[in-house]
Amino acid sequence: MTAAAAGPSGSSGPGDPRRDALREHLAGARWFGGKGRDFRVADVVDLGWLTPADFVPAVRIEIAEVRYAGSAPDVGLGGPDDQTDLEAVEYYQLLMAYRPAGEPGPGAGPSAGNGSAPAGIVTVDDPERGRLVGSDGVQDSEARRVLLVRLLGEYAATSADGSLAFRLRDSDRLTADLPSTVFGGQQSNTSLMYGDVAMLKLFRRLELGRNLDIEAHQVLSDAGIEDVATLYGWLEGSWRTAAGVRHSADFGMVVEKLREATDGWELALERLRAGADFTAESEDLGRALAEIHRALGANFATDTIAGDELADVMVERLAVATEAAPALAEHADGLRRCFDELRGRDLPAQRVHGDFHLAQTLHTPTGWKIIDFEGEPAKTMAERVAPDNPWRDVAGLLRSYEYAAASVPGDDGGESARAWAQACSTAMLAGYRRAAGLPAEDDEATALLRAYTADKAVYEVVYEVRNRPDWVHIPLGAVAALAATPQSHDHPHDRDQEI
Ligand SMILES: Nc1ncnc2c1ncn2[C@@H]1O[C@H](COP(=O)(O)OP(=O)(O)O)[C@@H](O)[C@H]1O
Ligand SMILES: O=P(O)(O)O[C@H]1O[C@H](CO)[C@@H](O[C@H]2O[C@H](CO)[C@@H](O)[C@H](O)[C@H]2O)[C@H](O)[C@H]1O
Repeated sequence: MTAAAAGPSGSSGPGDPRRDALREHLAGARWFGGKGRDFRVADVVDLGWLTPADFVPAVRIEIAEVRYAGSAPDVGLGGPDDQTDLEAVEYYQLLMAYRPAGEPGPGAGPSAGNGSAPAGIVTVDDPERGRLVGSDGVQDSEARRVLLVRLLGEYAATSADGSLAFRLRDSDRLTADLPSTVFGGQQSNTSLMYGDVAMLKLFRRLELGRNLDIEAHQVLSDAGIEDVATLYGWLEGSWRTAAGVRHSADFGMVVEKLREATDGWELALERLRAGADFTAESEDLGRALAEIHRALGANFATDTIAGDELADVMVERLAVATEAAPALAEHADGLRRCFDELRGRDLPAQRVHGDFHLAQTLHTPTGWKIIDFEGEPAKTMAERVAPDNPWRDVAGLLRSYEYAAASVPGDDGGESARAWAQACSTAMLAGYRRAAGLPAEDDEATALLRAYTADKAVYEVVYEVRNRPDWVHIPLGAVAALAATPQSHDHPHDRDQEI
């Protein structure tokens, strides 16, 4: 069933059938982040047809403006530093494939998505094309092919309220006849696979400004770093909202499809369960991270963070986290001592990964590939682009090894799993230090690592309380151990105290 026809731009009043139909579509979509919340589709903007007037299906990208109950009017989300209204307003990307009303859809044959015919979602009247029924273009192989062809042609589309441009960076392996499928694994966006060659990730909830993952992949690909998928291109666009505010965003990223890739977290668990060694891979992962850090440091802004300020931020985060997870309270003094070790130091800061753990890595026959350089989703864009100290990422990985050990305790009370995690951590740190040109030991790094690890474990306690309460004992165990660890007496802050 499709909704009744609306005007070509869809910008009619409340109770508009097209918006209501899109609301229903969003509410049922796996990638929609507002499930369970009271929301409406306040506007729909298209970025221009990607197909000529006589081509079926007619394909275009549309943006659904989602507003949650009680939200403030859109007064100017100007860019990455101006997203304070994001709680209230979100923009979702839709790939739409339209066919003349009354004509059969793509059917379940070779032109359909992964086997089934996409259902009609909306009906629109187009001045040139007449009455059209629109369905989810992701499920339509013709629509997916249109994206590939337009990428290869570096196409630019425009509409009354928006525009979309395809940027091609590296086309050596791309051809228009590559068959496409929709990635079936867990994810918060939608990835399209083109043969064994490329992956186009369509960002669903749009973030205003440049996408950090594209930005990082561009720099790392340019620097010849082999520990990430090569960037082939991207889709960028802009649009004007009903309130007259102009926004721009990246809509998709095209990268090399990594073949025979195994999720680093799954691989680690598999090795642990088999009692098998993972130190060689861990050492190489440390090397890969150091090389990535070097390239990010050389190509993005750098800074110096005052350790006192960072410690204050971590203490504040702990206070907020304790409201959500009161079990943290009894460890507060010990955790604050970990954070205090940052005081009196100046920390070099640069672009980092920001949300690094084993599931952000893929192991391939040609080695590690690191994905998702977007930082922690819960942070604001300003926080995610702000330079940070690289030990944050190293700490994230150390936590992952501990998580692996805690989730596969074995039958000896977890003793061998902990030894396995310790061996992996030592190997990873050795690989990291060697590739980064750091000494095998240094007190400052140890202190930073402890503070960042404690900060991450606090974050994880809240994450688990909210998402996987059965797992909360894992980060809480780490918090208790870190809070009980005797602190170093040899750092500038302590020396100041003695004087
Ligand atoms: N370049 C790639 N080639 C093949 N598979 C990939 C590639 N990048 C990511 N993947 C797979 O896609 C999954 C989801 O990717 P991710 O970037 O985490 O998606 P999302 O941000 O939408 O949640 C990853 O766990 C991995 O299995
Ligand atoms: O989904 P994201 O990649 O943004 O990360 C979130 O979910 C992760 C779990 O999927 C969570 O990671 C934590 O659990 C992992 C094991 O499942 C472990 O390897 C990580 O070290 C641990 O932090 C992550 O914290 C959260 O932001």
